[in-house]
Amino acid sequence: MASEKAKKTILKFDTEDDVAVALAKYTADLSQRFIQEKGSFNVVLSGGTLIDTMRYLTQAPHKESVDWSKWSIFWLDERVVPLDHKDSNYKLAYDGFLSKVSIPGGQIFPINDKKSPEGAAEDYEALHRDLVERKILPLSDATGFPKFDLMLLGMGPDGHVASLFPNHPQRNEEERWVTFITNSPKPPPPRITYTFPVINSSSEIAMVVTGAELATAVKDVLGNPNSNLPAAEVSPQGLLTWFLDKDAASKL
Ligand SMILES: O=C1O[C@H](COP(=O)(O)O)[C@@H](O)[C@H](O)[C@H]1O
Repeated sequence: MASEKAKKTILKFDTEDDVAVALAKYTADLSQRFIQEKGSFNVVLSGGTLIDTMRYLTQAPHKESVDWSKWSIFWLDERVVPLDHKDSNYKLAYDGFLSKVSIPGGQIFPINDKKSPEGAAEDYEALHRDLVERKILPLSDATGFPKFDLMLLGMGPDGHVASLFPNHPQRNEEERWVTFITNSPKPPPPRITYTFPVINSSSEIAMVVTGAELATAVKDVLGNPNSNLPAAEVSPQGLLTWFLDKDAASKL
């Protein structure tokens, strides 16, 4: 799918803690803006280090000022394990974030953990089609794929985002909303993931990347116009904002 390059902002901070403070304010500000504009805020979470970096959202002043009743939560990717398994992105988000704020349970959309990877991907896509039909989730006028307000992404040292890995065909999917992988190079192997057409239909995307082990991939994605890493394909309809600490930005 042909897409114009997104408007991109690169924010660099001294420490991971500075990133966490700025990420909380950015998310709270977007929450206010979208709720004012459209009465709801649809947020997509990753797993990994992101959830810990979101920690200040669950503290004053954001915990009290954000209208959590208008939030809906989805998962960018999920490991196909029981929702209470230590590897589950849902469990990670529940323990670190969702259990500390008051988002209504009916607006939290985890995967069906009773299915195979293929079945879980089909199920998650069907759930989204139903939400579109019920006008809870809009489609992008530009692409025809679901349009989320905000996606919060992390990146692996190999440049993967979601569960879209280098040298794996899922990154080339152009039609499905949700796909699956049974041999993820990062454990656990069975996962489901949004595809790039869905990711890039988002209004806003934050790439939240901290730590020296990410510096080489950051350099490639942001410094090499021909980068072939999956993270280089992230290009939302609205604004792409990179949140980097000094270590992750050290090779730029
Ligand atoms: O496996 C995953 O990895 C990525 C990156 O994680 P991080 O620990 O390097 O931040 C994450 O964004 C994704 O959701 C997760 O399933």
